[in-house]
Amino acid sequence: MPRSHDYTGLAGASHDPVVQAAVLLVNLGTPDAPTPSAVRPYLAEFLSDPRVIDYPRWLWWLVLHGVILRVRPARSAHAYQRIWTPQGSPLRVGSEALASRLQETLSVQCAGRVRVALAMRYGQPSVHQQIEALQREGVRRLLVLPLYPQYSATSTGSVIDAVADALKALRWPPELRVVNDYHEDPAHIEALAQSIEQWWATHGRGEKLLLSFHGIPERYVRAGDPYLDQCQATARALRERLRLDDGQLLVSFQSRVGREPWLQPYTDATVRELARGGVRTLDVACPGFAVDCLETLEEIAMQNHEFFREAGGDALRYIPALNDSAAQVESLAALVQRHTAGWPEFNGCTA
Ligand SMILES: C=CC1=C(C)c2cc3[nH]c(cc4nc(cc5[nH]c(cc1n2)c(C)c5CCC(=O)O)C(CCC(=O)O)=C4C)c(C)c3C=C
Ligand SMILES: [Fe+2]
Ligand SMILES: [Fe+2]
Repeated sequence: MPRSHDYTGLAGASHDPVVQAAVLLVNLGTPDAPTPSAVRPYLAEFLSDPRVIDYPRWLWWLVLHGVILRVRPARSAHAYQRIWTPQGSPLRVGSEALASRLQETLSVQCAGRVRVALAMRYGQPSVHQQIEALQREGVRRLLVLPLYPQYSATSTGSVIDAVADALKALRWPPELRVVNDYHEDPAHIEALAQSIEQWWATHGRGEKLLLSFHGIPERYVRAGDPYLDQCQATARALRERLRLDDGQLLVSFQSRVGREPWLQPYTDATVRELARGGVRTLDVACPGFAVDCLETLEEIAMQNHEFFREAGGDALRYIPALNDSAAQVESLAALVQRHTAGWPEFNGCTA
């Protein structure tokens, strides 16, 4: 009989491997080089995802291929060139560093029984490749941890799609858990608060603190995406922990693409308004980004710094993401341990 499906399995391999658990960190992904020809396939994959842009496929295909992919790759490549490092894209370098430090920490805490791997939602290594690689190593329990503290269908939801697609191809999928969000996790809030306080201890305190989150279309929130609520909850928790009022700690949304309204207030309008209103030093943190990337290093620390100065401000000071700091590694390790409760590989792990 011809077979209608070809599932990936471990034919011939022992079905009694050293049972292992794995944590798969997933970040957005980034181009392989800061050039239009490398940015184009990255944007094509990203912007073809219906979770990100939900217009009717035929209409969007015409706009994407007819207009956007002719114009945007050159513009984005120019932005990537401003932040590219000798090791590559900051998002990739930072995510790899975080994964390897989390591996070190969990290896110590769990006596070497847990694997940490990193996948990119768009580009390489893909979620599919990494899940197959883990399965070849004998991993039978998988915790997926998208590096997005706040859930959005456009980010976390899309990672869940990719995981589901990858598992569908397997003959014997592993046991699965997924972290939906960690926007109010106390250790995460404490790590953010301490990094802001430490930054202030070194550089002094600006007149106001702005928290800038990546935006999404307003329409998605009206349709039930909890992202706005979760951003506001993160901001509220930080405001309380840092003992600030809502005149001292403000929230805005950045990185708008296209013409429809996105979540407001917009970050660029907000920094200009603050400068025009007499604020001279403004501190900006981006708690929605686990690792620094184009959107923080170029859009905030460079572009919005320029907007702030053009409108009369002196300095917009970007407070770096948690990246591979000990505080972020420890808080994610604790999160992993909570979400794997009952899995034998995690029995007896230390804190
Ligand atoms: C067009 C729609 C977009 C939605 C919706 C969106 C949501 C969203 N994005 C992030 C995190 C990141 N986005 C990054 C870059 C980026 N985002 C969009 C578009 C949307 N994002 C584009 C087109 C780009 C590429 C750069 C550009 O051309 O402007 C990045 C940085 C990637 C890097 O390589 O450094 C991150 C991270 C979240 C969390 C989110 C929803 C909440
Ligand atoms: Fe984005
Ligand atoms: Fe941007």
